[in-house]
Amino acid sequence: MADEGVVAVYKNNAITDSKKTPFSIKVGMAQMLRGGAIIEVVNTEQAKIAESAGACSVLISQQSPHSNAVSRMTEPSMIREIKRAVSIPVMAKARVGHFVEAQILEAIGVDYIDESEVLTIADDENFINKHNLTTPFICGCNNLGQALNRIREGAAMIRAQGELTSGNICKTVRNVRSVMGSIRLLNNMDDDEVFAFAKKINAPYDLVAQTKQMGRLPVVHFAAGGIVTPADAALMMQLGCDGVFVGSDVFDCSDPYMRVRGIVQAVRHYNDPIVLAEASSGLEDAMAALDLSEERV
Ligand SMILES: O=C(CO)[C@H](O)[C@H](O)COP(=O)(O)O
Repeated sequence: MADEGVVAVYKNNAITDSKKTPFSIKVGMAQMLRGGAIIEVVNTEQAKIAESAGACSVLISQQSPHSNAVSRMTEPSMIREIKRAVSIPVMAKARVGHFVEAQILEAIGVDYIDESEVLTIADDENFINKHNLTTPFICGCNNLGQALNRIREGAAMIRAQGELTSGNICKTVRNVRSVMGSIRLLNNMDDDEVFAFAKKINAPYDLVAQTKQMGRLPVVHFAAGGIVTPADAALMMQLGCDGVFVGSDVFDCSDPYMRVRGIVQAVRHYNDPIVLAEASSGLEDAMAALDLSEERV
């Protein structure tokens, strides 16, 4: 399943963390999640359901007591408890720029760290220098420039992030299309035009050139935000993503196992409308009432 091309490019490019895990290894670890659904969970019970329904990983999230409270890294004992309960990889979130939260998550032994703009931002100028840690990082983006800047800082996986907890995928589609559209533009460019394009999107030239050479982002590229049905998941895959993140609202229904299972099947068989019809059947529970006027930041 691993795309050897991606790892090989990194070996040749010598982008390594000299004292830590080589970047190529982190990129390879993220590759193992390709073609999968990562399910956000807030407790052990949800993590077990996600695992039994075929999720490739769980992303631990904290239920905030107030909607406008500062949201931080999940409390370590909850992370340890979930790690003991499941055998699939466990991800946890650190605040943007909060490298100490990342150090703590690494000490606990999480498999991947999500530097999450979904939490309250800790440093509004600097992202974590992810090369200083051994654990592979995931970062969000809205466009190609942001994606390549995060990769330069050491992100081994990119998540095109849309709107949160709304069940509305419009912003996610927009951001995925923005990344894919820029890559298509780049593919059609003359090599001489790449310098000006890199400047225009404010991204490192070498990574822009590498993206052109590979015809895709140089790391695994997932979609996140508002993905709640098998059809949503298959849409992201047909748009070119390598997998999806699904929020914990997926558990707000009478049969969360069936819903997660349907999404997992849809990610695996995204080009097969017969399987997609089967995966979508029997999920009659509407998700929690949606208020499109309320956008969580
Ligand atoms: O925090 C996340 C990724 O870092 C969420 O898992 C992801 O954005 C899912 O969002 P939603 O709740 O809209 O499905």
